[in-house]
Formats: sequence, C-alpha cells, structure tokens
Amino acid sequence: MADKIKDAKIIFVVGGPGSGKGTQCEKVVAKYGYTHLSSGDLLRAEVSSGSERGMQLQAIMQKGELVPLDTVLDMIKDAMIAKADVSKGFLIDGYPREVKQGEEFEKKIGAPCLLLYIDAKAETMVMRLMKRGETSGRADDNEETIKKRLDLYYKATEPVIAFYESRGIVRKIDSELPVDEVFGHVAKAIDALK
Ligand SMILES: Nc1ccn([C@@H]2O[C@H](COP(=O)(O)OP(=O)(O)OP(=O)(O)O)[C@@H](O)[C@H]2O)c(=O)n1
Ligand SMILES: Nc1nc2c(ncn2[C@@H]2O[C@H](COP(=O)(O)OP(=O)(O)O)[C@@H](O)[C@H]2O)c(=O)[nH]1
Ligand SMILES: [Mg+2]
Repeated sequence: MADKIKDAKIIFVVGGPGSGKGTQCEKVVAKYGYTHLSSGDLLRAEVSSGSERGMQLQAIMQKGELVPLDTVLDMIKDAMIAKADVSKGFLIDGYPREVKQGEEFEKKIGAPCLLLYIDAKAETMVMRLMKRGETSGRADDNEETIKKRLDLYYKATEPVIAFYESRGIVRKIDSELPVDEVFGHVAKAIDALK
C-alpha cells in the first residue's frame, strides 16, 4: 500500500485551532489539485455516521482532547489509499498533533516533503473560532473548549514544528494577513518543491 503513495507529495499543514488551515487548504486544492485530508473532518464524518466508534470520538472531541493516535492514522491512511492512483499530492491538515503522531505516520505511510506552519496569534485564533462558532454547528467551537484546544496546541503540537525544523522542511506562514496574501506565501512554498 505504501508504495502506491510513494511518489505523491505529502504536505503537513500544522497550526493552532482557527489559524486558517482549512481555508488555505481549500485554495491549494483549487490551484494545484492536491487532495485535502483534514483529520478533524474525517473524525467528524465518523461522528455523523452515528457509529459506536463515532460516539466515543464525539465525547473526546467535545472536551478538546486528542483522539487515540491509531484511530486517526488509520482513517488518514485509508483515505490516502482511496486516492492514491489519482493524487499528485496530499495535504494532511490537522495532523500530526504531537511528535509521536508524526513518527507513526512516517513509519506507516511516508515522509513529508514540506510542513506548512500556519501561524496566527492566540487572540486572533480565539476571535476567528468564536465567529466560526456562530454558524459552524461544531460542538467544540465554544469558549471553554476553544481554550482547551489552544492549551493543547501549545503544549503538544508546537513541538512538532521544532521536530521538523531540524529537517529544514518547515515554512512559516503569517496567517494574520488577508486570506489571499496568506495564500500567496503558501503558493510560493509549494512552487519551491521539486
Ligand atoms: N489529528 C487529530 C485531529 C483532530 N482531533 C480531534 O478533533 C478535534 C477537532 O480537530 P480539527 O478539526 O483539526 O480542529 P482544530 O485544529 O481545533 O481546528 P480546525 O477546524 O478548526 O482545524 C480536536 O480538538 C481533537 O479532539 C484529534 O484528536 N486528532
Ligand atoms: N481574517 C481572516 N480570517 C481567516 C483567515 N483564514 C481563516 N479565517 C477565518 O478563520 C476561521 C477559521 O478558519 P479555518 O480555515 O476553519 O481554520 P482551521 O481551524 O485552522 O482549519 C474561519 O471562519 C475563516 O473564515 C485569514 O487569513 N484572515
Ligand atoms: Mg479546520
């Protein structure tokens, strides 16, 4: 299976909750035709299915905690295999959430060629999420859960960026700018890939 995906580019999209990962990924899909896999969306789809597993996931997500590593990784892997024949590249959005998740991904699937670090200030992220919460219907877009997601991001996910920085594949993107300007920088990072 892993050989099928071997030649496709793998891009990790990492940033805090509400930093704009999903927004930028959509634009990358439109311009480059890459496959966007949001780990959060995959989990929410499982929740919507009403399965037993979905109900367990919902309880974890509502608290802003991390779902067990194997669960998310299996979902990502299955989604990648399903697209392997047609995809030139994969945007892995919202994963890895902790260094261990990155290590397991590489063991089971492959190495990323780029990590897009979507960076916004904490207060910006909170503001965006509160706004998104007015219409998103997401059980975790509320003040209390947002705070927990942010705390966990700084504690568990930021170390992921340092881990890949030592490999020279991190591109830090200032996500305080207007969406199209942010995308300009994202596109530059992708164009630089060979
Ligand atoms: N690799 C992942 C991705 C998501 N989650 C769970 O799913 C929730 C929502 O994830 P996601 O959609 O990625 O949300 P955020 O990054 O917080 O924000 P977003 O839409 O806003 O990217 C997380 O809080 C977490 O409980 C997880 O455990 N592990
Ligand atoms: N002003 C501004 N808002 C943004 C930008 N990017 C995303 N948003 C808004 O911020 C919210 C969170 O964005 P989203 O892409 O869902 O972030 P994610 O949680 O990182 O996936 C959404 O409501 C977006 O409309 C940006 O560059 N500028
Ligand atoms: Mg998102």
